[in-house]
Amino acid sequence: MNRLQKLFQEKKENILSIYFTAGYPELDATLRIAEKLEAAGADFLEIGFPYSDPVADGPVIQASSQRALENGMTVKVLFEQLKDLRKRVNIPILLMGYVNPMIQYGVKEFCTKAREVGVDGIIVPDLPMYEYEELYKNDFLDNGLSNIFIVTPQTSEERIRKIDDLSSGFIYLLSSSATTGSALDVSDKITSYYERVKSMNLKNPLIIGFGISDNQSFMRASKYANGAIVGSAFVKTLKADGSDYLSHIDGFINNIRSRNASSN
Ligand SMILES: O=P(O)(O)OC[C@@H](O)[C@@H](O)c1c[nH]c2ccccc12
Repeated sequence: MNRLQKLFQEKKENILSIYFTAGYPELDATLRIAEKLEAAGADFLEIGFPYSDPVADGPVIQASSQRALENGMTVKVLFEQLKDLRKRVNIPILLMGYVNPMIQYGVKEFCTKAREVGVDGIIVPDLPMYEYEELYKNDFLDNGLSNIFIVTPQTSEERIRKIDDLSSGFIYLLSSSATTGSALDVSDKITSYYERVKSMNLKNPLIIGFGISDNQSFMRASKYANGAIVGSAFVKTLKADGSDYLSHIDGFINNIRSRNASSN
């Protein structure tokens, strides 16, 4: 069992995951941000490896990706940084990115390396399900990695069942079909989509993402799922503008959890 599966066994609600882009705002920020997030109370992390054409991402994450590339971040550099990961961070870690850089690195090598450094799962939004099944499934499974699939309001029930069969971590429920960082959709249509998926009694836990930015949206998502992922709102707080970007992390997490800093 990997750390992610263990987390979901132990914790069933209000699970908070934070996404950030590796190499942003500074090349060597990755582990420092991860440590801070763990200390502040994040339950698991999603670390993005940058790519020049991040089609599912909105302006904030796109800009962070661009900057990370300019800073010199690559898959190779990231794995080098993650060598010390498990000396410093205990919570589950997912890598998130597009299939192209993975193929360039070699998917098998990517998965082997991910396990070596202590990664628990991977999210690849543009990897088609049949390609995963036909080509890469064993690379993931042999290395104990959870492949995280994404469900949108348009995904059919049949496909959701198939995804549930193939998943061994959680299912990522997108709160909309837009890009990352858009405003949270709170329409009845979205609510009934969450309820529809919830009532399917899937074996995998559900985590909602896209547009979660504060305590209100986090609590709302947590009503329909086991927890939520926050990306753009967090990335926005990280700026290498002379101020210490690490110092904003506690406050950000406390705000999402709606605790005051002293009750940490
Ligand atoms: O940025 P938002 O709206 O908080 O959404 C989460 C998101 O950032 C993270 O999970 C993510 C970043 N890039 C993605 C691409 C596809 C799916 C998910 C993601």
